Amino acid sequence: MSKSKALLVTGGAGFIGSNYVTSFLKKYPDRELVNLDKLTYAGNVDNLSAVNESDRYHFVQGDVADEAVVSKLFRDFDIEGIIHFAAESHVDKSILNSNPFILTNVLGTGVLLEAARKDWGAKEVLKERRFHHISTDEVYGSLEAEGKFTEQTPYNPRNPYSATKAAANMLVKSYYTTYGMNVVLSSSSNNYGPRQHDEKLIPTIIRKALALEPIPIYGDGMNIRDWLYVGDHCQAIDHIFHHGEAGESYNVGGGNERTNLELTHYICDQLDRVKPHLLTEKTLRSFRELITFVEDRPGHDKRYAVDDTKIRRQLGWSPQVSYIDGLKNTVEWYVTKWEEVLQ
Ligand SMILES: Cc1cn([C@H]2C[C@H](O)[C@@H](COP(=O)(O)OP(=O)(O)O[C@H]3O[C@H](CO)[C@@H](O)[C@H](O)[C@H]3O)O2)c(=O)[nH]c1=O
Repeated sequence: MSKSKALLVTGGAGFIGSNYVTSFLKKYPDRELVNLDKLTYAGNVDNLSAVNESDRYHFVQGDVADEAVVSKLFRDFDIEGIIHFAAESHVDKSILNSNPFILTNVLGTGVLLEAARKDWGAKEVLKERRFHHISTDEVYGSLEAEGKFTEQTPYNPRNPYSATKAAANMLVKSYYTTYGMNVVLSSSSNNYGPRQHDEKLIPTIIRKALALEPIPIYGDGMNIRDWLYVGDHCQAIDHIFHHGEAGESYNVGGGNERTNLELTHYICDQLDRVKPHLLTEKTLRSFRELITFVEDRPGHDKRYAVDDTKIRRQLGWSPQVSYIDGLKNTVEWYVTKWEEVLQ
């Protein structure tokens, strides 16, 4: 029996991965997808409820750094391309222990590249089949008030997480220069939207506010992030995977730079409108009163901002979801999730 041709997605049970898997299977009704995910604390098969039953979707639980698991995948499927999302992604966790980050983000990327090189090399399709590495704007380091990172900005990662992502990027690029593998890389700014893990800033704000607990803001809250709606990021990935130039990197930004405090105020104000009766329980006038400044993250990057002219000009992508609509959807999604938990 001939093997199914399938796109391999790693880390497809995570936040960005699950949003991509769902959109891919909807957009391409004739294509199959295999999702390799270890199901760490950050992955959840419920994130894939829209596709779990599809016969074009194949789930494999396993570690991207496990050579046996990865080479079996190449034996079981005819892998037509790879989008590599799987990563340990939380900066605070990497500061406490970098080992899982080195294993998954660096070794895992290396294992995947090697397996693809061998399989695609033997089939003489190394220059045709695509390897897309999903990376982050954090590889470029930290900005002060002015300027933006371009694709030419030298890497200057400043925490263990971003150091492992920069290392993985270099490894991916080396497979292009050494073997001519058809790689592309993308570096996006901070994502937000449904299904993000609770550990990240926006889910933390909403979860803490709804529980009427202190909302922890690191340092003075003046660090700046650029917020990109996850659905827009998935569309960018689809453009880059299918139409990006081999060996190239693409920055993907949201064009929504906010200080952490501005963002927190905005979400609190939305919750004031959506959940006013909760405030009376603690005789609060606004969820803003729960904001609590806590000890800063060590080496906290001040500001990230990417210049994404290249993807806009070359591939015609631009974000479609406004900050207002994106945050409205996101707040509604978390409020519904919270209400289900309480039931
Ligand atoms: C969890 C948490 C975070 N923060 C601050 C730290 C940051 O300045 C900002 C956002 O924090 P996080 O949600 O952890 O995200 P950040 O460190 O920017 O990194 C995210 O964005 C990156 C892309 O820029 C991704 O590569 C990372 O995987 C992703 O985690 O909020 C707080 O003030 N309080 C909190 O409780």
